[in-house]
Amino acid sequence: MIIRREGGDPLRLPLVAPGLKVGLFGGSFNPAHAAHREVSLLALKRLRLDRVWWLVSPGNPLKDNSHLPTLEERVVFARTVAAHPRIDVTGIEAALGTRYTFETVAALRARAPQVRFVWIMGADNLTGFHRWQNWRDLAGLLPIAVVDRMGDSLSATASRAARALARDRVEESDAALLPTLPPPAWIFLHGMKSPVSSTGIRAAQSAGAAD
Ligand SMILES: Nc1ncnc2c1ncn2[C@@H]1O[C@H](COP(=O)(O)OP(=O)(O)OP(=O)(O)O)[C@@H](O)[C@H]1O
Ligand SMILES: O=C(O)c1ccc[n+]([C@@H]2O[C@H](COP(=O)([O-])O)[C@@H](O)[C@H]2O)c1
Repeated sequence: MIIRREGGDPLRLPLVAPGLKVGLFGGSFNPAHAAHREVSLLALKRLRLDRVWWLVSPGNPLKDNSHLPTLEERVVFARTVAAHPRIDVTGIEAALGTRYTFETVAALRARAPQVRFVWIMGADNLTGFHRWQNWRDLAGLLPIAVVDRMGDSLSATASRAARALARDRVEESDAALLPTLPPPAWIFLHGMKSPVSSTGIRAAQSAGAAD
C-alpha cells in the first residue's frame, strides 16, 4: 500500500500492530490548517488513540474538484501543519483506488483486521452524512467520532443521520471506550469551536493575491 512520507517516497500502510487504536481523519486538506491538527489532538487525547492517520482525499465525491491542487502538494503541505509524532499524513485512498469512505474503510479493515479504527470528522460532515455512499453500512463498520465545529453544532445533532443513529450515540464521558465498542457507535465531542476553514484560507489567499 502506498502512502507518502517525508522524502516523498511511496510507502506502505503506516506500521500497524494488533489492538492499535487508529483514528482515520479524511479530508480534502485544501489546504490543511490548524483546526485539522487541533481535531486530531483532541481525538488522540479523548479517545485514547495511538495514532491518527490523515487520509488526504484524491477528491471528495460530493465536491467540485476541478481546482483541487494535486494530492502530492496537499500531502506535503499537510505534513508541515500536522507536525506531530502520532499523526501520519497519507495518500492511502489514492493507493487503494478508493474514493468513497465506505470503500476505504472496508479495504483498510480487510488489510488490518486487528486494528481498531475510528472515523473522525467535523460536525459539518455529520450534517450531510446521509448523502454519503452506504452511510448506514459505514456506521456499521467502525465507531465514529464527531468533533464540534463553529456554526455546525445544531444542524449536526439534529441531522437525519444523527436522528437515525440516535440510539447508538455514546455519552461523551465514555469517549475513551469508543474505539473498543462494536459499531454502530458514535460520539459528539465538545471542547472545540474553531472557526478556521480551508474555504476561509483560500478566500484570504485570493484577496491577498488581488491586492
Ligand atoms: N474548524 C474545524 N472544526 C472541526 N472540524 C473541522 C474544522 N475544519 C475542518 N474540519 C474537519 O476536518 C475534516 C477535513 O475537512 P476539510 O479538509 O474539508 O477542511 P475544511 O476546512 O472543512 O475545508 P473546506 O472549507 O474547503 O470545506 C472534515 O471532517 C471537517 O469537518
Ligand atoms: O463516501 C462518501 O460518500 C463521502 C462523501 C463526502 C465526503 N466524504 C469524505 O469525508 C471526508 C471529509 O471531506 P471534506 O471534503 O469535507 O474534507 C473525506 O475523507 C471525504 O472523502 C465521503
